[in-house]
Amino acid sequence: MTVLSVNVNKIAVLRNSRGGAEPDIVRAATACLDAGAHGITVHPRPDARHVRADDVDALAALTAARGVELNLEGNPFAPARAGYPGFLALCKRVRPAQATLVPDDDGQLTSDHGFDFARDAARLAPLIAELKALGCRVSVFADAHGDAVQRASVARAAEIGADRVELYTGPYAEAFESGDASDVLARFAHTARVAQAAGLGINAGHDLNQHNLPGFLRAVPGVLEVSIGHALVAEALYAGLAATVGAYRRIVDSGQRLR
Ligand SMILES: CC(=O)[C@@H](O)[C@H](O)COP(=O)(O)O
Ligand SMILES: NCC(=O)COP(=O)(O)O
Repeated sequence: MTVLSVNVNKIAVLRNSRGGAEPDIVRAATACLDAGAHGITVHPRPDARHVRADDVDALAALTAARGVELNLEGNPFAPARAGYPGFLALCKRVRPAQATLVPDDDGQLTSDHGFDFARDAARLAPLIAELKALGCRVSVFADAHGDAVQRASVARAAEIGADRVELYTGPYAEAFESGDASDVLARFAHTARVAQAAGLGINAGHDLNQHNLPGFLRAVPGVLEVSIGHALVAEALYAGLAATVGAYRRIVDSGQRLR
């Protein structure tokens, strides 16, 4: 079974653009869970442009109360700064059911690559051990679209103690948009098999949407979790705008009748 974890980063982006409390991230996450989402994902960045540390606390309380997974994503090597205690410190504070390690740099617009396991394995291993001692399942962000050597390197994630890999699906989404994703999908399916043979579970995420997700799940067997945020929030706007504009029309129309 594939579970759906909704990434609510973009709700926070909208809220932060005005500096107030709306849209309320806990209310939005609650609506996602009420609608059937299996869990909530957030990826706080050191510059606090998305969710902030206090949002992580609030969402940890919500997910604990609802008995669902909080998937906390972040770069474990990014230093702490004012307002951001660092990824490990946040994990110690809220003990997410799943910690997903992502190698995104500070200035990056969004996540755009997985770990280079040949280079990063030695420094990831003690962090993974620490997170597992906290009780977190540990997933590491991994590329799946490269050459055979790169695809085989995903097995290193098992050697350093990870439970799962999250396959970075951005390149698949891009290929899907260009009209022919078959080669890229074959690479993802191969990487997933290598990872599964090494004992790793498969998560997937980045730029998945209602159009490209069905083909991905058909081609890549045994995906345990997808985390989806950007497109899902955009689609929710399209789905909700008609009802909301209708509600406002009823208000302004009834106001006119009273005059
Ligand atoms: C690891 C990953 O792919 C997501 O966490 C993604 O980065 C979320 O999107 P934003 O960076 O736009 O919040
Ligand atoms: N791990 C991927 C994620 O949480 C959401 O990515 P996106 O759907 O916002 O691109």
